[in-house]
Order: sequence, then C-alpha cells, then structure tokens
Amino acid sequence: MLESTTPILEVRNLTKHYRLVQAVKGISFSIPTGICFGLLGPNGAGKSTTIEMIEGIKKPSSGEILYKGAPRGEDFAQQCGIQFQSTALPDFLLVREVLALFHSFYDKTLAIDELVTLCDLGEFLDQEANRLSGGQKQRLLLALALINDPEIVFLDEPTTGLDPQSRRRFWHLIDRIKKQGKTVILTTHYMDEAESLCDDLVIIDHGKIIDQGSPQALLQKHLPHRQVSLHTETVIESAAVTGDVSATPGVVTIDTLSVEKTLQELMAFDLDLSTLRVHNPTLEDLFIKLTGHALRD
Ligand SMILES: Nc1ncnc2c1ncn2[C@@H]1O[C@H](COP(=O)(O)OP(=O)(O)OP(=O)(O)O)[C@@H](O)[C@H]1O
Repeated sequence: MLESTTPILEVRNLTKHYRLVQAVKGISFSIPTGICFGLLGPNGAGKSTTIEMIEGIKKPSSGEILYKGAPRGEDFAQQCGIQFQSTALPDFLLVREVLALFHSFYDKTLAIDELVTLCDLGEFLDQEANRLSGGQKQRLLLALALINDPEIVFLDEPTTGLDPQSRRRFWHLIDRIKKQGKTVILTTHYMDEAESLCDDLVIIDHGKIIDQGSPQALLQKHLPHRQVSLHTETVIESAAVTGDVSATPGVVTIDTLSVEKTLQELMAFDLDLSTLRVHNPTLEDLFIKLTGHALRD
C-alpha cells in the first residue's frame, strides 16, 4: 500500500540531449499528492521537454522517473491526463460529439455531465469544436485531459495567448480540479499564474533548477524586504526610520522588513500619506534576482 508520504511523482537527475542542445541538465524534484506543482521558466528553459519526459512522450537521456514510488508502468498514459499546448480536434464535430468520442476511448471515465460542469462547457456544447474562442478551446482541452478521471494531470502552458479574463477563469477551473484531490503539474512562463496557482514550484533556466519551494517560501527566502514608497518633498533621514532609505526628486523609498514599524515611524513626520504604496516582491522580481535577466528576455 502507498504510504501517504510517498510522493505521487519523483524525478531524479533527469537529463535530455537533443542533437546539438542539452535541453535538460540534471533535474530532480518530488511532488506530493494533491498539490499544484509548477515548472516555471522562460521560453526554451526546458519545461516542455521535462514534462514530456514525465508524460512518457519523450525518452530521457538519463535519470529516473517514479510514479507512486515505482517506475511508470506501460499503462501510465492511460492513468494520467495530458493537456497539450495544442491539440488538433476532428473537423466539423460539435463539442458534445468530441466529448462522446474521447469518452469512448477509455474504460474508466468521468461522466460527461460532470466534465461539463467542472470545465464550464455548458454554454457551447452545440458549437463546432474547431470554431471555439481561445479560452473555450482550452476549457474543452482541459475536459479531454480529465476524461479518464486521472489522479495526475499535466498542463503545458495552458493559458498562453489567452486574454486576462479567460486566464483567470481557467485558474478557477484548476482550483476546482485540485479540490477533487487531483495532482496538477503545470508549466508556465507567467509569474502571476505560478504565484496564484502553485503550492510548490521549480524555477528552471537553461535546463537547470535554480531554486524550488512554495512561492511564499521562495520570496521570503530571497526577497524578505517590502518597499514602501511615498511622493513627498520632506527629507527623511535614514536614522529616523527602520530600513534603507533611497530618494529621487519628490519620491522617498524605504526597503523594510517591517511595514508596520516603518509606517508608524513615517506618521511622526506628519506627512500626506495619500500617495503611499507598499510593493510586495513578486516571482518576477525573484527571477530577475536569481538569474540576472527578466523572464521574457
Ligand atoms: N525536438 C527538439 N530538437 C532539438 N532541440 C529541441 C527540441 N525540442 C526542444 N529543443 C530545444 O531544447 C531547449 C528546451 O526547449 P523546451 O521546449 O523544453 O523549453 P520550454 O521551457 O518548454 O520553452 P517554451 O516555453 O518555449 O515551450 C530549447 O533550446 C529548444 O530549442
């Protein structure tokens, strides 16, 4: 019997060489059951190659992949759910027909009604699948990835190219899937997506993991300071506040470990605080700090 502490998936020292490129250079991580795990990195970092090796679509050059503590069996592809970056759907079929078709491929399935509710497909069931909007198509592809009621679901850049509203709607669906106890593995180059969805993540650059942990833990570890900034002509001496003060004409910025303390100290200056802003570091800031370059370079 699987112990509750056994990770649902473990990757040990995974590498992948293409002819001229070493795309993945020794990646290791383990994923507990029921979380959303992210592989975050810029284009070409090696995210898709890594996820495709785990899915069984690409063969690793070396390394080990364990599913529930053992090498993946022949039927792994049947047991997991995969949402590809793009999937060709049969021409002229309505969404309800596509669902019925894919449903017929598997022995173990989720009921179509349940999929429709889970992925918000109700409003376009009678439309042609190949004429859906980007957001609708991604919801349909998610439903297809869930059709065999998998315990583990792989989503490779599922929201790339979607408008902000469709992206957020998709995030809600991922939350719903997690609430069902499924483990979600997600690749993304959107920092806000990783921050909002992932319980745990690896940051990948040039085929290597540069750090891993929960978004909060990583931010706390590398960027514990908050930035408090304020439009004012008043000179604020460093000695008067807790934190590092820097000033440009008309703006004072204080890097602080305690926003509360800094605010209390600022009150003593009798300033107009209406322009005060507190900047919490983001994963984007973290990525720049760790790699020295922006995510979309
Ligand atoms: N089939 C292939 N043959 C040769 N090189 C490849 C192949 N697939 C990927 N690569 C190279 O391997 C590296 C990693 O690519 P990969 O697609 O895994 O990155 P990624 O992080 O998923 O990027 P993206 O976000 O653009 O999908 C890149 O340099 C890419 O050009």
